Amino acid sequence: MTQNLHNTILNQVNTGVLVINSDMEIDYWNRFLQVHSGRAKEDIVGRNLFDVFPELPKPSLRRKLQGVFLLGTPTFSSWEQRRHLFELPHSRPITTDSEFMAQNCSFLPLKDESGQVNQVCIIIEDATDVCYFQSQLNDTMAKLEKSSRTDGLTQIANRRYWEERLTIEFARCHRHGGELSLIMFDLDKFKSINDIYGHQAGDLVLVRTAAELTSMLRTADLAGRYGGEEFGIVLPDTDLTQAMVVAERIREKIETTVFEFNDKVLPVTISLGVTQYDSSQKNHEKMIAQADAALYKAKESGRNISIAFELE
Ligand SMILES: Nc1nc2c(ncn2[C@@H]2O[C@H](COP(=O)(O)OP(=O)(O)OP(=O)(O)O)[C@@H](O)[C@H]2O)c(=O)[nH]1
Repeated sequence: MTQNLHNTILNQVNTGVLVINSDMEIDYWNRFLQVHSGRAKEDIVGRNLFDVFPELPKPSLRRKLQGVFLLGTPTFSSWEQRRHLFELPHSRPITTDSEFMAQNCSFLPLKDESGQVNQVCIIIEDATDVCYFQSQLNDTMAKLEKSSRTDGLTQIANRRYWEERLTIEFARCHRHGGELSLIMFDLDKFKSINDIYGHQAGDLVLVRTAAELTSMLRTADLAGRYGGEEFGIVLPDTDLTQAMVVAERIREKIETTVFEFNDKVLPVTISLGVTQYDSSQKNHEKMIAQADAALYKAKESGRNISIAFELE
């Protein structure tokens, strides 16, 4: 009666139940496992666990099981440590990144009357849903994190994130020394582009400029949209001479790029101000102010030019 009751329950639960003996032979295999593996208990019971499941991580699992036999204490393997132990297909209709069921496995010692552990019960819980939702959540968090750093129009760093990075680079130079340069640039007569060709044309120029810029920089450099039509570039490990070379390269690239909108070629140039880190600067804002002052000079000098900041 009791045995029947146990069997009924074990075959009804929505969990895999498998019992092995100290020779690693399978003594019990419940209905959940039959359904999910497509293998009847007649084909499984009496066979060695590692022969039936060659995919199991033999050395580590053997050690785990031997520990349960010897110490008589339960142990656990979660899907977060190892996504699955047994290659059992899952029944989730939505595709996940694995064809196998994610699992939480518990290893429970089964003792005889003398208190000797002669079997271990392995309980396999299907954690595919939790695992799936967790990975969805991680993806969403990563997207949110990226969008909080990105300018919606140009898809480069937004001002907050860009300035944060400049602050970090500035602090690094302050502490450890080294080179750091900053380029600030602004589109020339951008108001006229908006006024003559429309706001959409203006937006296209901003997007294209950001894309050209990104393609020209090293991975360590960081371009960001500082304001409406003003951009900044942080150049770590770069002195003023090198930064001026970069600035001129960008200026020439924008000057020679054909910006087309509704079959019309838009006149696009930029003016740039460049400065480098020196220990007399109090903070990163001083660097921005210096690069801005040089940019202002570039505008005054007729635009489409790069100017390096000089102390008066
Ligand atoms: N299309 C578009 N225009 C913008 C955006 N942000 C700022 N602007 C425009 O950029 C223009 C900036 O104009 P000004 O500051 O007068 O400068 P400018 O015409 O570029 O002249 P200079 O800088 O002196 O060469 C303004 O007309 C703003 O409306 C944007 O996201 N999209």
